[in-house]
Amino acid sequence: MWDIIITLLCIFISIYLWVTWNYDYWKKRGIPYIEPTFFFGNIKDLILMRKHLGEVYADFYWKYPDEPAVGVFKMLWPQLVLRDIDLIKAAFIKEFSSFHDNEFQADPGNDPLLAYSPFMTKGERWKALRTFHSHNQSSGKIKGMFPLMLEVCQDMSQFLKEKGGQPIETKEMCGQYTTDVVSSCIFGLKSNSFQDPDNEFRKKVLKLFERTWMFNIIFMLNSLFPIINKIFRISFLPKDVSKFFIKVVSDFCDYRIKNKVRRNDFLQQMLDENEKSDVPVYSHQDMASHSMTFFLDGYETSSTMMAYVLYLLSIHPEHQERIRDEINEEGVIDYENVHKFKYLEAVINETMRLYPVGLAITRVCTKDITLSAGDRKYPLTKGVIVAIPTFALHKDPAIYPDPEVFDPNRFYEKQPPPQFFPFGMGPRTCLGKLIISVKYSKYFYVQCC
Ligand code: HEM
Repeated sequence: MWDIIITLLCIFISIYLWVTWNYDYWKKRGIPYIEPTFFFGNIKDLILMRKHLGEVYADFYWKYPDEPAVGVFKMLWPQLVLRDIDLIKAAFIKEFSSFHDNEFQADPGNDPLLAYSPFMTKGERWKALRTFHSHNQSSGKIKGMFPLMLEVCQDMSQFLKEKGGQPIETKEMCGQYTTDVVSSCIFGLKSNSFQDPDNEFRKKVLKLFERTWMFNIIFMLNSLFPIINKIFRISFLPKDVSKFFIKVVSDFCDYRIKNKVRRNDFLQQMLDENEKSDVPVYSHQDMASHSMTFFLDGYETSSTMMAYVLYLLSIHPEHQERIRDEINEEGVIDYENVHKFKYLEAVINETMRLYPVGLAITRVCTKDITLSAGDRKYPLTKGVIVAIPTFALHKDPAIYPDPEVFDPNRFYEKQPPPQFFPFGMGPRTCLGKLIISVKYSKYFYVQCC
């Protein structure tokens, strides 16, 4: 009996010591921090789903309003939440070589599609993927795809006309629009989601983004203990969905090669590269994985942002009227004059301020470094995470007066304040930033207004 009690006691003490051994990390360095609770650290409300990520980081942000940064614990691991803009610039831009990785990663064996997303890769592999996508999303290449986007806009206009005055689930509509644009511009597939919302392709896209309890657990495990996902071969994306997309792209490649069909899309760019070389540069799986980056990183982000714009315009129709006036003044929007629609741009920026898709943005410290802000020094060791609390910064009244008010004039013909991070910050900023998201979404809004 005593043996069992002593063994259990030893196990509990070992677990306790393992969980708490690092809880003095910030104290030892003299950095203001928030006292962690056992096991949860400072993210209990997040784990128990009592608050969303943005709210949790807002709590951290307001704990020490006069400090440039605050130390917290994401369960057992120390994390520095940056408040001061110079400190943010130092970590995310100036000292990028010490903070070049994101927290998340996908194992190519378990998640062949996800492992090619720049967002999920680290080090040299990230650099190569980033260069590949930047090259393939040059302004000229996107311009070539613009007519394909317009075709989808016409389908959507038709859909809206047919709906007449009936209520529309806007998140679903934005998802249909994004599905059709991406499938047309990337794979050359007309997925026709407006006329046939239950088609197989659309169903698989929806499955790709299903947020189940299991997904949340896997996501959390991945950021906290990536080794567990690797050992137990746990994948983020359902295996049948990955297989489906790899097969779709493979079939398209075979069809185009066999029938000598060409199209002005992303897939064609890779097929052309293969043709130039004796040994194919990209396998079918590579092509499927590269193409999926547009869905994985661009689908939920763009369609959510679009849905919020429509929501805000519906409850503030005066701004919709102003966009209409601007359209009447500037005429038809096209690729060349898209930048002239300043009020529309201000509405989009104000929406992304109020509802940023990335509620907080993080980087992992990849080599020991000391950051400083005024007299404060922040000695950080490899593995510590730094975070921009985007949601909190976007609602700080010292930066954005009356932060809860929807006021596009904050951005109308003005440069945004430096604390505006809808697309992240530094060399890892969003790849779809200007060329895709804003430009095609602008056309979309014009159709709706
Ligand atoms: C309104 C739409 C979008 C928003 C608000 C958005 C937002 C973001 C944010 C906040 C990040 C993290 C940046 C950072 O860590 O500093 C990101 C990364 C990324 N986004 Fe977007 N995004 C949007 C659309 C797109 C689209 C359409 C694509 C398609 C190509 C895309 C591709 C990416 C990629 C590849 C990354 C990872 C970049 C890297 O780690 O190097 N995004 N996005």
